[in-house]
Amino acid sequence: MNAELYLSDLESKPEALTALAGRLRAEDPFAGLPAGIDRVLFLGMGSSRYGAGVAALRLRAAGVFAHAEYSSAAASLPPAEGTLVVPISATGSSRETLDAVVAYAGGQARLAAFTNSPGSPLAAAADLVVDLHAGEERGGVACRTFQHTLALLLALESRLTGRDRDLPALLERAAQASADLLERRDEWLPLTMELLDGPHGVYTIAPAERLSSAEQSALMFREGPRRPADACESGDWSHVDVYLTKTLDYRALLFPGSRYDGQAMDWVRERGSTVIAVGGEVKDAAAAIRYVHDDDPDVALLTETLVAELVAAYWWSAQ
Ligand SMILES: O=P(O)(O)OC[C@H]1O[C@](O)(CO)[C@@H](O)[C@@H]1O
Repeated sequence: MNAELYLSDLESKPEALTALAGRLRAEDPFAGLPAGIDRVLFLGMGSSRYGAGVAALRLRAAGVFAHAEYSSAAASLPPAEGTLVVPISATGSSRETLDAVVAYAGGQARLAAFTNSPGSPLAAAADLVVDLHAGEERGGVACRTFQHTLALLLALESRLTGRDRDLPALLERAAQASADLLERRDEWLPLTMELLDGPHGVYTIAPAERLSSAEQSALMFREGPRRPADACESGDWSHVDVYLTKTLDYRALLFPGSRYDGQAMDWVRERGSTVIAVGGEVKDAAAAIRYVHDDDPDVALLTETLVAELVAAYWWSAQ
């Protein structure tokens, strides 16, 4: 893994996402999907599972049975007709995900693999391969593949729910939002790095609908600069992370949008913790990082991890 190459992977996010938008205008990655799907099982590890958790929640809210499982679970839904199994693996070679698909390959369920490596063993085991088209991540850290996984999960959602939306236009707005954060980083990054640089690690908080943002952000702080970091859901925060604020110098990135943000911020105020809001103004936050189109929750879902990814990249390269 390499910090400088990771930073250049981040810098190419807008270009790669714009190119994906163009592809989705020209071709339907799910053209080969069979009809009659009535339940969806996502499988993945690390960042490849984070996006799946959000995708499954969104599908359930639209009335489609969907679940995201750790590939490493000993067993999950039994194979059955009408089940679409979606293993997600950027490399297409994570041992746990390859093992998990064995229970489904060649059976009644259909397998649609999301991967950035169409020549991988995972792709070979699938009925349908959905190429992430994220390009090579030369830094060795999943970042563009995370963003493209979310984009293609939104495409799958449109396909399964029949929701008529202009997904390429959404991806273009997310590319603009990413470019805006990158271009204006001198305005927000130094203060953010300073405020998050505490003795007890970094915490990340997001609503259930965007929990992947908190999870991926915490992973980036661990994987690059190897700092202690953990993610928490915004409502759950008052039942979980609140216990850290009394004894630790608690410093967090908050991705706002939960109806329980205010409840958490009451504790933050009382305990003198440090919270930085990303993509919106939050009362008593130490700072707010804004970017174009940040009022659209789907743009936020696709974009907001870039804040943590850039902090992680600069901390890492300073080591
Ligand atoms: O998507 P893959 O290739 O299965 O990798 C799963 C996870 O493992 C990692 O490669 C780290 O080991 C992460 O980047 C990723 O989140």
